[in-house]
Amino acid sequence: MNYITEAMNRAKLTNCQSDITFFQALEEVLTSIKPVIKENPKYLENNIIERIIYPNREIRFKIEWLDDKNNIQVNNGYRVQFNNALGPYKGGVRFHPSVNPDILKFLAFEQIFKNAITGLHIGGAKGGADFDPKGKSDKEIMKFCQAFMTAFYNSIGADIDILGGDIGVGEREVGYLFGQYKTLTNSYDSIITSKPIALGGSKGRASATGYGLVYFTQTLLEDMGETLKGKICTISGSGNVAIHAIEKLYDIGAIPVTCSDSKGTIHDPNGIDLALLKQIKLVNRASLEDYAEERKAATYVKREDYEGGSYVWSIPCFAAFPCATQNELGEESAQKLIDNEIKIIAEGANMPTTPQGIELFMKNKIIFAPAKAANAGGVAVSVLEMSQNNSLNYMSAAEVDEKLQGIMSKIYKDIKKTCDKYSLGLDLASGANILGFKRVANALIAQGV
Ligand SMILES: NC(=O)C1=CN([C@@H]2O[C@H](COP(=O)(O)OP(=O)(O)OC[C@H]3O[C@@H](n4cnc5c(N)ncnc54)[C@H](O)[C@@H]3O)[C@@H](O)[C@H]2O)C=CC1
Ligand SMILES: O=C(O)CCC(=O)C(=O)O
Repeated sequence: MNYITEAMNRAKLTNCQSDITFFQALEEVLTSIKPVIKENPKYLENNIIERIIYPNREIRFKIEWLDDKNNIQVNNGYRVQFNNALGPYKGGVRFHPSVNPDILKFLAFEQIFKNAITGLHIGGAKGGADFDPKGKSDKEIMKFCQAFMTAFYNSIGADIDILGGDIGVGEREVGYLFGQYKTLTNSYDSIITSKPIALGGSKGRASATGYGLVYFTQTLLEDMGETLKGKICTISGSGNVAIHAIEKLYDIGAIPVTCSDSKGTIHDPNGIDLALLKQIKLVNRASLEDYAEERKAATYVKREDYEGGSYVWSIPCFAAFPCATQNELGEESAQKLIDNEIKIIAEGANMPTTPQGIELFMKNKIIFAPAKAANAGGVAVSVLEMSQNNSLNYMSAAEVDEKLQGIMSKIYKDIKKTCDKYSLGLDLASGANILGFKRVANALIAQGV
């Protein structure tokens, strides 16, 4: 079947040749949907592949803002509104110096299928800026967020495109972004989620991605007669997703022993001190080096002092949760995890495992829970936030948590059913891609051309 090669070649001609990360995401999805295409000629007749691989709109804008010394700073801002067949565009905003059109196109593309897998009516988008929040004062963060929104607010709306959080964008930034939208439009429309509770945010949104990741993993393991209880778990990252995954792992009796940031890794063999981690990352906004100074039992390994991937993946464990960033777990790290007899990988970050890493896990029959399913709890609770904002009917934390558990369990069941239908065994990544693809493709056919 050469439609994949043809579609990839056309995409490469039309998109930018340097869209390496986007093509990686594209190839993974197109390869895994082969059985559906074979079974349903309507998808090729309706030219679904081509209609799905080009973003509807890519917006690029300039952000000018004043730093604390009154110097004028300039950053690039982007929003990729990729596909809105299933509902209004929905996806996070990332502030990180590595942000560029390729990274956002990959994230927006993944978001289409992730959002479809939740069964909720939302399309896929992602945005961000090449702004580095590190070392910026609170006032500078506020000014940058205000300038970002000012440059771009007329492209979004509560029924058009709803923003959310991602790397470098948490409650603080979302609050400033929302505040500026309100000032500019005189409306309280739900144009962004992950808002502080004081501004109509949902209880349980901050913890939803990390908690959802653990719920999904537990459901999957229980189906196989296994459990995370009492098991050593390794986690990368130390942001929103990582911290809440660690919190929920403790709740269910697992032992999370690592975390990391862009400078290095902590291994705390008796279990991560969560209160200390929260203090360092959420309050002080400091480096993990401070953790090692406080906890003498922990080992700290600087990134530059470790060769061969991240030190996190050299620690023996039952389950590994990559929760930092894309392509953080490559072939070498995957081999180390396999040599240490890992049982399951569950992706908290978006596309953290490289294609070579995934291939090794598959070959060695390691259970692999793909990001599109495993981290979908965040965006699902964002939809609960939108629904609470629109109905003015707010849920308790317990109600949100119950709904989140139900959503994660349904996602697993739907993927498992898809795997069974297409004889995919435990290839949950392909099952997830097929499930998401079919929902989007059917909506595209239903809406006409
Ligand atoms: N916040 C959310 O609700 C969701 C986030 N995600 C994904 O989860 C991942 C983490 O996002 P958040 O926790 O929200 O962001 P965050 O900004 O709260 O934390 C990011 C963490 O990753 C670390 N990090 C960044 N680059 C790194 C690198 N090159 N090496 C090692 N560590 C690095 C940072 O030090 C930080 O600890 C991202 O891939 C994001 O796209 C996925 C679904 C929802
Ligand atoms: O809640 C949102 O819209 C952001 C979620 C997100 O960006 C993601 O799922 O990667």
